[in-house]
Amino acid sequence: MLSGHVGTKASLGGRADALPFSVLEQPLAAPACRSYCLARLRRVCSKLTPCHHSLVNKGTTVLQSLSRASRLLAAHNPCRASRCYADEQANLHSIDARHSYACLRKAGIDILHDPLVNKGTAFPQSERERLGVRGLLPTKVLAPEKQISRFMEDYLYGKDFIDPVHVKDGGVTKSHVRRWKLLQELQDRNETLFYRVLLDNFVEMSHIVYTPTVGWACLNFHRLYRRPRGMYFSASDKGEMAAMAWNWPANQVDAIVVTDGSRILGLGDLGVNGLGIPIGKLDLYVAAAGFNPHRVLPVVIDVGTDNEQLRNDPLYMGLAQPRLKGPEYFEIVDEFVAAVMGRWPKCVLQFEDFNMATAHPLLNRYRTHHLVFNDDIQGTAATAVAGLYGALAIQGKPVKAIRDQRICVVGAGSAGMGVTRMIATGMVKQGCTPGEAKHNLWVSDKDGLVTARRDADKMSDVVRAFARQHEEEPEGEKLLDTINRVKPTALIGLAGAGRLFTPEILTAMGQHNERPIIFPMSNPTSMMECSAEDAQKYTGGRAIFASGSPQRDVEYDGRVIVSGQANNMYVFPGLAMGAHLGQTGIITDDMIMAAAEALPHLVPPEDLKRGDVYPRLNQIRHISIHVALAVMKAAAIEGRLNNLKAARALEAGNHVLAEWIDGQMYHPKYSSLIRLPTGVME
Ligand SMILES: NC(=O)C1=CN([C@@H]2O[C@H](COP(=O)(O)OP(=O)(O)OC[C@H]3O[C@@H](n4cnc5c(N)ncnc54)[C@H](O)[C@@H]3O)[C@@H](O)[C@H]2O)C=CC1
Ligand SMILES: CC(=O)C(=O)O
Ligand SMILES: [Mg+2]
Repeated sequence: MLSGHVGTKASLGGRADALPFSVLEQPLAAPACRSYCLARLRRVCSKLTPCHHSLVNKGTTVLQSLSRASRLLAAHNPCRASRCYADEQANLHSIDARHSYACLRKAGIDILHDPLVNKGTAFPQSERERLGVRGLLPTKVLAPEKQISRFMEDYLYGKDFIDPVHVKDGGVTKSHVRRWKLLQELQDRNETLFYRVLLDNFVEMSHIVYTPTVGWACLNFHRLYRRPRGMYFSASDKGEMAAMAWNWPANQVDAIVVTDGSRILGLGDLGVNGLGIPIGKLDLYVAAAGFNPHRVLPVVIDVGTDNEQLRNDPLYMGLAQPRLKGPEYFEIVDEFVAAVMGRWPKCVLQFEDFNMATAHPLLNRYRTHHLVFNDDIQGTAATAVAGLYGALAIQGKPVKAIRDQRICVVGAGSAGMGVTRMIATGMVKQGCTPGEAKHNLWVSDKDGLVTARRDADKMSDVVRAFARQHEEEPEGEKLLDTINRVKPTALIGLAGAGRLFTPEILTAMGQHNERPIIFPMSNPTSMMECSAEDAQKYTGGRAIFASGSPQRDVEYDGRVIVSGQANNMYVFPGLAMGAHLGQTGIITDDMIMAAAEALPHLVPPEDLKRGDVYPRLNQIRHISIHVALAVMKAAAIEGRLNNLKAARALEAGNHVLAEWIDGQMYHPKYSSLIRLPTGVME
């Protein structure tokens, strides 16, 4: 017991007046550690029910209240007590990736069929002996490097890596499809090797496991389905979800990505086929941010689908009913969240590809209580803002020049409005008033420019906040007219409706700006607002360009102009890692803004000269560490850095924290396998 720090009312979020920190177990003097104390106290207090608050208010000591709260929480969270039982039941392995060993209860052929521990032909003789796989594999032991080159030979199949394809080609070629299947098969048999090749070839393979190819995989998921991966929680599981969560074989889950399949990339409602997206996102969690593949869980919530073609397809594997809406829908999602947070209270929950009717309401429902974020709203926003800062740097302008930009955002859905809000926040941070920030932003949707004169039932509150107010601004104005009238410096596309940035629009952007900023961010390639080639062609090679799906660099007038990739993959892996390692309790706007502000620092001057607004993707681990670090620092300032080890590392300096983060990451290499005899506890 110990330190004498006393928290202020403000620092405790006004929840508990001047609580003595002596209730915490350790004397912690340094600011980061103090932030840790504050964070813990706040976190525990946030779990108290109104009845507990009244106990605190009535003068019951905080210590008593906290311990009572923790006993109550423990009663609701039986994970720890049941852990050994579950291990026994599931015949599981636990893997210590950092110390490179794994404990197994299985043996023989079961090991070869378990992709989490299988090494295939790389099992050394000693392990073949002790794990009972001798004779089940060809005699020769292959070194991992040999396994990789064998796989890559097949993967490349006599060709070089494929270029990002042109938007006119529709985005996905037969080569993409073949490679997607090869990678899937590898993941299903040997995850270590899968992540090793993915990390080593991240730039090329992210086109395959992620956009654009993952879009094709989702469209065809019901035909491609072979093996179980992830979990399905459906409307018919109502009342059972807490128990179902225990069917997942891992006792520790650090990250869940969940979709309800209602808006998959720009491909619309794909129902349970949407599970391909959480799978692809989590592949990036592991490769890009070092999440442990044994502790990530892709999920689809099946509440039906409004995609009639899919519903009527005999191969469709979800509930063949129209989507649930309203209170019934929210009850299902509430139950799912309670189920997974009940079993894994420390996990980060990422909402992905929910349609605009539910994305914002769901985020607002959980964001103040749980470690959740919506990637399309928040990850995309941070990515777009980082790209704008990069574009300003290319023009030799400082960050504060954001407040002078005039920006058109096309698409007023979850992504478009997330981006609009965060740009406004960035402008305000750089000295604008909120009114001035709104004045610099024009939002259009499928009905044209959004103004205050639009019918109230045709826009949500989030959109209304950015509706144009001036009488002379025509409601529903066409994009080209808006561009010629307001002469925006930047044009951002998040409509998922294909080539809205026509040659006329691109030409106008080129006429109004020396360096027009053009970000067609919709996915997959077939839904992008324009190609890199067209952006450069119609602006005379002056566009600062970045797109949601990859595009090849453009040769124009003897120069090579980089085509950046404005995709939230720059943000969500590092953001989730920072929140998970810091155990920040919730994910705040300041943490997301910190991620956005961190990225431009990683673009070297020579890349800015080539027109690149983002860091190089072959540095993805470094990028994610940098983002995670920024997120944890922002969390510490807000008193939310709950992990003492992280707080201490931060206290010692940025480089120590960066090294510590790196040390927590999973590195895809084979671990020694230890078979636990019956009766031995892990
Ligand atoms: N690059 C990235 O990191 C990200 C890209 N996206 C992409 O953004 C797109 C939209 O995503 P959400 O906002 O979640 O979808 P959403 O369904 O919530 O919103 C779509 C918006 O686009 C508007 N729209 C549709 N047709 C239009 C047209 N012809 N002209 C102008 N506006 C039109 C709709 O009115 C709506 O406001 C998708 O293609 C998605 O893949 C989303 C998240 C991240
Ligand atoms: C990248 C992404 O999250 C999307 O297109 O929805
Ligand atoms: Mg998405």
